[in-house]
Amino acid sequence: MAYSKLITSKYGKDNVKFLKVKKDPQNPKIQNVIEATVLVLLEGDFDKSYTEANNSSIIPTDTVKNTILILAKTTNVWPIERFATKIATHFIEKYSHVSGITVQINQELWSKYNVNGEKHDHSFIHQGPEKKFTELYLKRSGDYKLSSSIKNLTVLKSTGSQFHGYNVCDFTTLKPTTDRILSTDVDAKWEFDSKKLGSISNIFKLSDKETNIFDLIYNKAREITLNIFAIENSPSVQATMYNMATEILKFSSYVDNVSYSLPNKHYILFDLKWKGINENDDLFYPSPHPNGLIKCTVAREIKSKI
Ligand SMILES: O=c1[nH]c(=O)c2[nH]c(=O)[nH]c2[nH]1
Repeated sequence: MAYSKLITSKYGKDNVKFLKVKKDPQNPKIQNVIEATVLVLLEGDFDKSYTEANNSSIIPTDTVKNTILILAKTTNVWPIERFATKIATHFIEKYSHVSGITVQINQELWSKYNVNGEKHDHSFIHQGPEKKFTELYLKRSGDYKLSSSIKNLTVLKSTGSQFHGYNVCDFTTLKPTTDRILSTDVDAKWEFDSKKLGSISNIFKLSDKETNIFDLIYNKAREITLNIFAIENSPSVQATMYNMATEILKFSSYVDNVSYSLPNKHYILFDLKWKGINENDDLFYPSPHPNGLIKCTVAREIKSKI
């Protein structure tokens, strides 16, 4: 009897990068770009490659990389949600021993900038660490999970945030505050309702106009996040993220649930009382560690029809 057994396995290629240019057919100088980093992981009948050193079922990760690039060249990569469905269906249809696939696409944010008051046709500014992200998990049965995310959107407000009324015990040193700095790197993810979106092959067949739903939800989720962050007098990170998620759910019935993961990046007051200077709490230091980390997933309350 063997001493060990394989419990789970996945393999594929990570960090497959490309930049694709889209030219306006009427005026080829008017262009758009997608720069993306793709990950593909395959599951299926690959056990003997781990347990018997038998490579016959392995689709080399080099082939996985070539496939991503060939599909990027030969199909529409806008928007990344639809491109993810194209990659996933390709592997499921071509290789009968693939039973499930994970596709992740990280999109760099290149936005056109104004020159003489007008958006330039083909010059872009990189938006820094912020990324648009999508993840698809597709099974051979056709069941899937598709989500999109805002990642690494760093925000800070210098007032309009409070934190008090929390549990106090013999280990508590934190002082309650009605005015603090609030800063975070937003990671917001919304999972689509697959019953509303329909089958995966249906998503790939959606027209450019129909796939607008993905951009609409992304833009609105970003706007809601930024607006609530700015406008609300935040009682806590927990309450603020819940309000953001609720507004995204209200905006689109295509969204099944929303998750936020927010570090609370602390800025700590320099206490200069020792120097006799204690007016105007206005000088802080960014504390590199530790940080709070607050996560939640929010869905619609299911209304009982009874
Ligand atoms: O918004 C906050 N939530 C917390 O759970 C917490 N804990 C803490 O020390 N500061 C904060 N702030």
